Amino acid sequence: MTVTTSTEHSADSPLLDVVGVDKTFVMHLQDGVELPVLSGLGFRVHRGECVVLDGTSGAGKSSILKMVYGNYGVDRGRILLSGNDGTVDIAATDPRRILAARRNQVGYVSQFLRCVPRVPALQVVAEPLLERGADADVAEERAADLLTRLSIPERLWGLPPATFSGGEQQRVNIARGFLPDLPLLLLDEPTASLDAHNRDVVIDLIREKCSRGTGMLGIFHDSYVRTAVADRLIDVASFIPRPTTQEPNGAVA
Ligand SMILES: Nc1ncnc2c1ncn2[C@@H]1O[C@H](COP(=O)(O)OP(=O)(O)OP(=O)(O)O)[C@@H](O)[C@H]1O
Repeated sequence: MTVTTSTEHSADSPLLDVVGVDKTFVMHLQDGVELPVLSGLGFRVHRGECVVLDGTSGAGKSSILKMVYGNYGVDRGRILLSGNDGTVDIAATDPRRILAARRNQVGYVSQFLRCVPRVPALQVVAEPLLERGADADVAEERAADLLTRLSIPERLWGLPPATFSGGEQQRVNIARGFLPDLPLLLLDEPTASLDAHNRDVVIDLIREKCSRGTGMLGIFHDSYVRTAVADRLIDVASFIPRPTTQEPNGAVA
């Protein structure tokens, strides 16, 4: 287990430091075909900044978020997450420490809502606060505030989100992801199914969270949203591995 209880962490230290990461997918059901996706990936995210992963479809943007969240392993390199608990290398630690990091250091708003069936929307949103020990009244009140802000009508709060529209589910997902205050938040296309009004609400939520010190790492295909929130772009295409060529004498260039 690689956990550094850092005494060097300060307000200027990055919340996320990705160093020299390579990633190749191996298709075990396809005769072990290898698909190199990223090579030498490196970037940082600091407190209060919104960093956007930029690049064409298939460049590896979602894979980067999944590596930072500990869903995907890496072949080489380090993914250092820092916070009050010290610094942990997500690329080299064990599942128990990854779960602890998800509780205290990093949140993830995926593109699609995944939640336990038959749980009402208000509970789905309040759950991350309840899991962290908040009173039920406080958690539900904050969940209700966020659902109101995201224009989810109160008549839906007591219903499970499984039958909600795509945009409604996405807004429940955003509310759930934005409720706890974690140092780093990963956003995978959080505005993809939203109308213009709700898209603007999400832009405001992102800015407000950043102004309170949260670091964001996100993917936004919508250039309006990207321009509105991005402090910095990472050009993921510059980390696509270059194909190796075989010389006539058998040497690999
Ligand atoms: N679990 C996986 N197994 C095998 N290959 C994968 C896996 N996940 C991603 N890939 C491959 O890695 C490459 C990058 O995928 P990824 O989803 O990270 O791209 P992206 O930049 O997020 O694309 P998009 O903008 O279209 O969502 C793709 O070629 C994809 O097929």
